[in-house]
Amino acid sequence: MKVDGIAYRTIWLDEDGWSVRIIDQTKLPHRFVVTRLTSLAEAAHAIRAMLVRGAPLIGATAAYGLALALRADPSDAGLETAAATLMATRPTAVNLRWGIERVRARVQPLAPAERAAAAYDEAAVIADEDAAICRSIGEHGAALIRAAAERKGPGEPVNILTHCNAGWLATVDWGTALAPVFVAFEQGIPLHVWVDETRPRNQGASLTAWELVKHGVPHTVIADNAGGHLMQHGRVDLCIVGTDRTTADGDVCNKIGTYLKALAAHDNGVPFYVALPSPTIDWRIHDGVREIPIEERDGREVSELTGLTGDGRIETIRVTPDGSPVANPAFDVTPARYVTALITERGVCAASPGGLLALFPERAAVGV
Ligand SMILES: CSC[C@@H](O)[C@@H](O)C(=O)COP(=O)(O)O
Repeated sequence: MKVDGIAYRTIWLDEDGWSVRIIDQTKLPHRFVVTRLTSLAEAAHAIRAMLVRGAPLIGATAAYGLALALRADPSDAGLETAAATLMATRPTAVNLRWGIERVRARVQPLAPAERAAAAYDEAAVIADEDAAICRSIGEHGAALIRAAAERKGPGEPVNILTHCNAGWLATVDWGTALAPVFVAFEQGIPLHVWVDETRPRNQGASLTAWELVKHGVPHTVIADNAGGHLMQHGRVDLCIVGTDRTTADGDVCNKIGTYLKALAAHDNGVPFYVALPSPTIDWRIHDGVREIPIEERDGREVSELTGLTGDGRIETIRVTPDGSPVANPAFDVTPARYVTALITERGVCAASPGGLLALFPERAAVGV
């Protein structure tokens, strides 16, 4: 997608042919900083400290991280250490494991001298595939927005609520939940996005809002707690969110607070869609609440806030009293029963084993 007229992806190979460029998302929306990853340690840090974040981008960064690692040590031991290091960065998004396993499967049979080149190649394929998958999610999701527009008066915008950042910054390009918004906007469908601020890290207020500003998409940032009220008053036509891990039964795990939005949507008869690339499906598990590991992050993300001061400095301040303990679970699970449908690269399906298998029949052959 474009930033001030220049097309960017969130991750790409540097002109030197080996180091990896990323947009440092911890600096947005106030500074647009492109940084360089040159080692396994830097790639692992970028994922853990959330310079890159969002399930699909975590997977692509892990793939490039393995390539950087194999450039330094292509031995079997080097491969295993690198895979374990990357795997330990963040526990919830299943794309991390998927990206690592995909590169590992490609390079393991090769002689050590051939591994790094093959890993770079596989990482590039993963990145290209993700961009294509997300564009396709955009097409399928835009059809749902168009259908909602047809139910409204002429020129009346479709009001879409989203949570966290599931835009192009969370993927290699286009996004998951925001891809339908970008495609529908491109198609001239009148729309407006309610952007949940998404405490504690404010991915909505800082990243989603930034993307929408850059693309001229009408939107309004709201406090996380406002969504239910807006739904009760008919001011939300549909919700679209992303997911970090989707079970074979259609439960979805996404940024903390997603579940409460799904409950409010259910109570108010507002369709609640979840957009996902198929690598986000964990076909091995069924019950999201019991089986998905939820990342617990540093409490300072809750007790502190970072932002721009009036005189242009970026500062962090504390909002809790000294001595208050804080808890920071980073994700929650929305059971499939609250999900109206899943939007995938192959089309829209019910959030159920049958719905998913109808779109991904090859999974039935391997027993899911
Ligand atoms: C591609 S979108 C799906 C999710 O990755 C997104 O909604 C999300 O929860 C990201 O969480 P984050 O903690 O910012 O990595």
